[in-house]
Amino acid sequence: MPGAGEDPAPVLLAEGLVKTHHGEGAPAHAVRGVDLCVRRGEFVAITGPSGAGKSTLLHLLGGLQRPDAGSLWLDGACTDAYSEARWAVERRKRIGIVFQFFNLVSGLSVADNVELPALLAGLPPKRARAEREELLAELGLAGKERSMPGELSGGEQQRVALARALVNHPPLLLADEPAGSLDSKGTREVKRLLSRFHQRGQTILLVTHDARLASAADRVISFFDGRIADDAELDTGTPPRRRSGASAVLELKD
Ligand SMILES: Nc1ncnc2c1ncn2[C@@H]1O[C@H](COP(=O)(O)OP(=O)(O)OP(=O)(O)O)[C@@H](O)[C@H]1O
Repeated sequence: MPGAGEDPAPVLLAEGLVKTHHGEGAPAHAVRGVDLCVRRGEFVAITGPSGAGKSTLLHLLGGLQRPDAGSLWLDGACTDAYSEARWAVERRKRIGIVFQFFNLVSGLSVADNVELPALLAGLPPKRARAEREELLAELGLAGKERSMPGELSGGEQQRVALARALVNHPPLLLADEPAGSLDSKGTREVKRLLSRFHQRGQTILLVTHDARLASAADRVISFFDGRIADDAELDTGTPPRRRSGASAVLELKD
């Protein structure tokens, strides 16, 4: 544990991340060299115009895509040599992800959707059930356990997705436009829930172009043309916290 005045440990540390997509047309230079340090307990929002590369960055940070260059540390461990299988295991333990379109398994009930990652992580069925019950109750979904995702509203489906993302108590929650397909009531609800989990210590990295949602974060990064254009803490108004990747790496090696 850090002492008084010390920065908490980095949950995520990226150094020089680069990603170019090669589609049908010209290559898209989505991420052009990103250094980023997210510390335990932070709530970071990444905002920027459409096509800026926000989702690509989030995919790199969650190991859903591989960078062309650069390094990524997750919870103090370098991920550069991880295989797909190793990433799947690490992600299950360390990263919860929510997406714009929920990505629930349509053929599984609400209860099974939430319990599945816990069971895959090796939790005994009784514990998985207990975790699921607690989360669904907390998210106002008690009584919906047997429903199928298609029988729920968008807002309810996103709450199920949030429960699924948090069931293994991951150190990091990644959210990619989590209110992008919801109305303003659903957006307020997602904002309230993210704030609540953050207040309890959950580290969150949110990608959104919705300023209302971004205002829940305590640090906002403006992303433009594949690069970090600005990085500021909202409450304190302190100057950009663009910590050099190298200094944080040295901290990790301490
Ligand atoms: N799989 C892909 N194949 C080819 N090009 C891609 C792919 N994914 C993203 N791109 C391109 O990379 C660039 C960045 O896209 P990305 O989705 O990361 O941006 P974004 O900021 O998240 O945009 P939005 O807010 O619209 O979702 C865009 O030019 C996009 O067309």
